[in-house]
Amino acid sequence: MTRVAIYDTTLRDGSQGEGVNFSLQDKLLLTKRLDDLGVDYIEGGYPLSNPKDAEYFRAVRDLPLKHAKVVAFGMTRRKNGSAESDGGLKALLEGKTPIVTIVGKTSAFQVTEIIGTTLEENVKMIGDSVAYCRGQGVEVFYDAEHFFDGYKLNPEYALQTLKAAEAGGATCIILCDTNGGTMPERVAEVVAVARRELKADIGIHCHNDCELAVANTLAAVRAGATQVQGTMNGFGERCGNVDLVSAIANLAIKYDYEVLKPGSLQRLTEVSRYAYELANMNFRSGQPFVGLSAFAHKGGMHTHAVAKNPASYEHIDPALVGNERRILVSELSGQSTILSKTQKYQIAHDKATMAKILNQVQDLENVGYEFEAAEGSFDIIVKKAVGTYKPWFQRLAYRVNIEQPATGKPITEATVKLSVGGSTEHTVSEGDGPVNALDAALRKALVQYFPRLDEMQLVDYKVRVVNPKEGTAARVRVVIESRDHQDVWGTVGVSENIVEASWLALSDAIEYKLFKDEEGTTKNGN
Ligand SMILES: CC(=O)SCCNC(=O)CCNC(=O)[C@H](O)C(C)(C)COP(=O)(O)OP(=O)(O)OC[C@H]1O[C@@H](n2cnc3c(N)ncnc32)[C@H](O)[C@@H]1OP(=O)(O)O
Ligand SMILES: CC(=O)C(=O)O
Repeated sequence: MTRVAIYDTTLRDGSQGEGVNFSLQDKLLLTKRLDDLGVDYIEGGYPLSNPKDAEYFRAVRDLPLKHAKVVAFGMTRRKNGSAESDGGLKALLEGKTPIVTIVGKTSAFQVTEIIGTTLEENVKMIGDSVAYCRGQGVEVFYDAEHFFDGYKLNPEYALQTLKAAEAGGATCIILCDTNGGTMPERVAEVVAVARRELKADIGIHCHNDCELAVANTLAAVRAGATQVQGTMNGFGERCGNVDLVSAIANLAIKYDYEVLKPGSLQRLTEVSRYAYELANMNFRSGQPFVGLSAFAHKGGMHTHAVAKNPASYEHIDPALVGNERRILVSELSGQSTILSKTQKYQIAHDKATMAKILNQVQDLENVGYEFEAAEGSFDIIVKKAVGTYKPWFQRLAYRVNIEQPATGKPITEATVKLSVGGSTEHTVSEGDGPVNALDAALRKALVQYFPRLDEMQLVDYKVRVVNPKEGTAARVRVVIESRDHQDVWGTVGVSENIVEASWLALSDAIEYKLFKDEEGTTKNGN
């Protein structure tokens, strides 16, 4: 089995993605988690770029890593200078990492038009910089920026730059599809040329501008690359880098390469979600392998088949990558959907019970409910249908006031009156808007009884008119997505009044969390 080394650049190239901003603490936490996963190299940042990245390289030395090598990233020396006196190379070496990655120009166009120097000087910049760092006792990887575009424009020159890096002592030369515009067969062809021309290891670094980064990465490995650079979930500039999660899963499962360490694949879903959490981004539901919908079945005919044999509509067993099968409930469901969906419950799975639940689902969907993205509310319906539901709290009343002063922002205040375990709780909270204020008042009343509600946060709120012909009297459907450390779950509420619809979805979200914790289950019953 051939080994492919995994080089994670989430903390450097990933953080160049719009909306991604890791704190120092986030960077250290992700480093630890990637090391646990068995990633071989972790590119921690660009020490010259900012004090946080420089500080990271100091702090990461105290992190007890088991396997991964931390790598600092920087560019070749500036034009017309010397490597010895170059501030960028100095900062790079001050990171005191066992390996540095140096990026250099490969494309003649980039050399003359962008950095404004001669082709000869650029070759010297590459050779000098690599040799200087090697001379300081560190291993050097060389990122050949714009390699595929440069090779198209002037293949001799592109190869000359790679050879300069090799002559300088680079142990791995990484071919970069920096603009993400190259097609897979071309990647394979050009990687094969580089493989023939060089002795050093070859790596691949793809961007996703044509949605081909995974295909290009796999093509490069098939053509001889033995290092794959990428980011968790494909975070990165423009359309992102190659998603390492998909690249790793395909390499290991579809092509049988040795990647990471034994047992790591099953942790891909967890690490992918952890990275989203640190980046403060929502999960991508349709993300292959690890997304919430990656193994979600909705059509009645599909769920019927999956119940008999999951291979009928799944390309792999979701457990291989730590994901779970989900059966979605909707008006397209038949009894087999309800049967599969309720397998985790200790209830009678006879036709009468299944029909009772299905009828409830269909009746509620008729008035505007949707359970496809609201598994939390579905859970509560099942409990109500089979008689195991017990309310955690009862609503006595709520009120929401919005006051718009003559100037400035509107002030929103919610008051909630609940009965909890025989006591009455009466709380008031302000919020950015009615739902936020209501959520805050509800939690304020409940958290003293159920402290684990502190772990839960509302991550998405969607509202949709369900009978638009009625104008402002139309019913609205509110779907709320909540999450805690382990799970993401949806709940739904429908009413003519948007605040009431929000209340229904919010209170289901809280009840679902309390039931889930009491039963010690995750959303899918594990
Ligand atoms: C493909 C990639 O992802 S490469 C990494 C890209 N990532 C980043 O740029 C994020 C971090 N970057 C930074 O913090 C800053 O750009 C720094 C610290 C590196 C440089 O900052 P500044 O000195 O202010 O330069 P600025 O960013 O405006 O311009 C880049 C400079 O680097 C030069 N340069 C670009 N690539 C190279 C290279 N491979 N080798 C040498 N010099 C280079 C440019 O010619 C330009 O210098 P000039 O103004 O003398 O022509
Ligand atoms: C090095 C790098 O990040 C690129 O060429 O895309």
